[in-house]
Amino acid sequence: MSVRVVARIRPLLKAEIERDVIVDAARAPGEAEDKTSVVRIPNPKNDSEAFSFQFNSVYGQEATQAQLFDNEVSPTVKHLFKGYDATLFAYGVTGTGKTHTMRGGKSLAERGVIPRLLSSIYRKARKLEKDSADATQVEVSMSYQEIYNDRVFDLFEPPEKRTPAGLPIRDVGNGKTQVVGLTERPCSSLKDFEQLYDQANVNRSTSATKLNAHSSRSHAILCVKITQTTGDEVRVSTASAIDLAGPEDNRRTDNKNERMVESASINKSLFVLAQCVEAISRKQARIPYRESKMTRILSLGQNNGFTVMILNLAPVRSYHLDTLSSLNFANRTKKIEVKEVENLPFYREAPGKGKIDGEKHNSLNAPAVHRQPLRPKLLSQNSHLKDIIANVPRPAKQFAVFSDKPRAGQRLSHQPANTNPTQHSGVLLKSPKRTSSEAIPTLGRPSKISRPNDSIRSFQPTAEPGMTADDIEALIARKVNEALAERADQTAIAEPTAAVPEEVQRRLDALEKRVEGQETERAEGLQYLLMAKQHQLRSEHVSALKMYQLALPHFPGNEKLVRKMSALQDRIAAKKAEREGKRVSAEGGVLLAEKRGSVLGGVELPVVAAVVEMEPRRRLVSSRRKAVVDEDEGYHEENGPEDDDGDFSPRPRTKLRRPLPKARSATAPLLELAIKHSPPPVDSDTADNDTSEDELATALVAQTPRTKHLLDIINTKDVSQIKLLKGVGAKKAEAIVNCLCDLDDDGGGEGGGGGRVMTLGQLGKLKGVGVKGVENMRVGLGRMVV
Ligand SMILES: Nc1ncnc2c1ncn2[C@@H]1O[C@H](COP(=O)(O)OP(=O)(O)OP(=O)(O)O)[C@@H](O)[C@H]1O
Repeated sequence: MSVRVVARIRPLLKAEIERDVIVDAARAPGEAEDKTSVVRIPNPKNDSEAFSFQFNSVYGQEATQAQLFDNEVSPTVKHLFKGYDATLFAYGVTGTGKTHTMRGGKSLAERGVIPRLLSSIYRKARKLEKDSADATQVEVSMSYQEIYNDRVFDLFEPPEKRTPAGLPIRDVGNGKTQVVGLTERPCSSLKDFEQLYDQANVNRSTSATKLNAHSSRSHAILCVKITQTTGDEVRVSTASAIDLAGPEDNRRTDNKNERMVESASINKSLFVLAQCVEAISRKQARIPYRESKMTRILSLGQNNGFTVMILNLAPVRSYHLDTLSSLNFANRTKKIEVKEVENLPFYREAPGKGKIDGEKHNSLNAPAVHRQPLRPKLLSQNSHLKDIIANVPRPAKQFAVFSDKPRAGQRLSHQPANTNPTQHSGVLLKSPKRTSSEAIPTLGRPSKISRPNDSIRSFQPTAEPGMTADDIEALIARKVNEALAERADQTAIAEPTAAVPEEVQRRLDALEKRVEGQETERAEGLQYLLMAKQHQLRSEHVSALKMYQLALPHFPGNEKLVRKMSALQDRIAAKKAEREGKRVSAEGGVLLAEKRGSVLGGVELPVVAAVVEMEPRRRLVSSRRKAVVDEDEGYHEENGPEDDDGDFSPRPRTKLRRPLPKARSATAPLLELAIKHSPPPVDSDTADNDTSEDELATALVAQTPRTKHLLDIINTKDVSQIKLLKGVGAKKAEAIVNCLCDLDDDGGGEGGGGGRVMTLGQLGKLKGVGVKGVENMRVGLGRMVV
């Protein structure tokens, strides 16, 4: 089944006027009176000619949220409960109504597709439970993520708690991906859902642009998992609803700075999406879905079940070219074939089988089993057709050109004669006389619609004399692609590249895969490490340990990592023992030391096992104490860059490299994180009261000689010493001392009686210092002291 594409033209906004309306919904010849499936838009170069694009349905300005949902989305609910997945996504230029369509307003009438879908799901679930006298139970859970500046964030996490690098994406085979660490929340009622959804939407990145006061700056992906359990049989299906950020023409948005960066990222990912769709519809071997996180996560090329794309359009002239480009994109999308594959139920008790299937269904990020790559309709319909294709002339674009004065009776001469009477989807506009059976939408590009010859003006006024309709269409497609490419700040690919010999392409793909594989492996591992580090800085030791565990497979045999985990484990155990000890001693005076052994035995056994596997226990024990001291060094301290590249690299390095004095070292991002997450500088006298014991311990043990030396110099508050540090100078030194004195003066928890910095993070937080400053000072000291 092909992707179902429906277009929706939004009503005029306050600032827009009727006179500027250029896009409207029209009926295809022979279409029922209450249905429209054609978008009409004038030729930008000649208003008296119109392009017509046909989709599965087209909704005009007056269409309500309820109509759109009832006709287009509601039918998918029953498929969901039969075990199929459903994917709905909104595509359109910024300000055309994607968020309005997907999320909608607060009032009942204004509610968008997503809340309506959930409402239907709950209703159906209750009915199913009731009809089965509770023999079937339905559970609903959801995850919600946004892709912002090509980084993935969990929308259930408030922005201040997010890891700046975002969540890592892991390939789980067959082109599918999983977002690691994405939370999945159960929501047992519509009320639960609304609460979670509203809260999460507050966390979504939106900003005002010239074209939209509440412009979404990210792609938002909501996954709703439905689990039906009847006895031992469990059936899982997933509905994904995606509100894409809209492509932006920054000449029109007036975007500056941050908005420009966002915009570039939005445009780039949409450009990749368009290239993927183009590649799929052109049956190209290489689909560049790995070039953006959005296309990776959408598993473009791997979708199954039902896919509905809602194409949002603005009706007015100011969007003219953008609208044409969206229409072209949608035109290609509708030719993509999606396999309807049912998610088979699995059985809880069947050993092995249940587990495997359960795992497959486990993640919302990789919900589907048996996913089949999207492919052009042609190849998936019938392999015999391959033979036919060779004889089919180059297919035409799937839109038509109408003039104001159509005359009936004649048809395009280039319309392919080869027809397939069984295929109707994507049937093109036809003249009233033509029957649907004459269309051949499955043979490569769909045929041009049949229409009166006189009505086609072949764009003569704007095109080279003698150009055929085919040439003109190619020209338009090229122009639109060029505009897109320009906007995405890319130089490439407005035209398909020249055919590469198959063998060369195969080798290129293999090479690309190899490089990507290595890069992804390593980047993923490093991301886990970063997250571990951040958790550690926040004293979230259990989470830090989990992240190290996830990192371990990426750096097999890395002793330092193992030591870190071991140290962390000790710390967790000690903390637990301490808590238990306190509690027990309060109850009956049992000694902490006696208790500790048993606690240690019970904590995080898997990690101990992993550690033991990797190095002899004896060495491990003897190294643990040292490991506690080493714990934070890897990223901030002495061997920071080497640690990043060497210790945790899949390829062990023998030589340690010193950071280049001028270049930004590899520790910079880590310092950035450290500074971002470090507590404010504290008064040493009151530190015990103000920071947790763990935090303090971390701050203290994290000091290598170089860091200690640096902090000692800073804490002297002696301008003459501080100014000698690299990149400081007298003025900055004075500012630093002033900051420290301010801490003194603040008194209480914030300072008083000796404001000091105890970590590099705190130093970086001092006014005017920053990541770069700390880095400079460190590097300078590295050369002086070590
Ligand atoms: N069908 C509609 N009925 C009424 N108002 C609409 C409709 N569609 C869009 N709007 C209004 O148009 C404006 C822009 O819509 P919206 O924010 O949904 O656009 P968008 O495509 O999501 O933009 P962006 O990509 O910038 O987030 C909003 O004020 C919205 O209320």
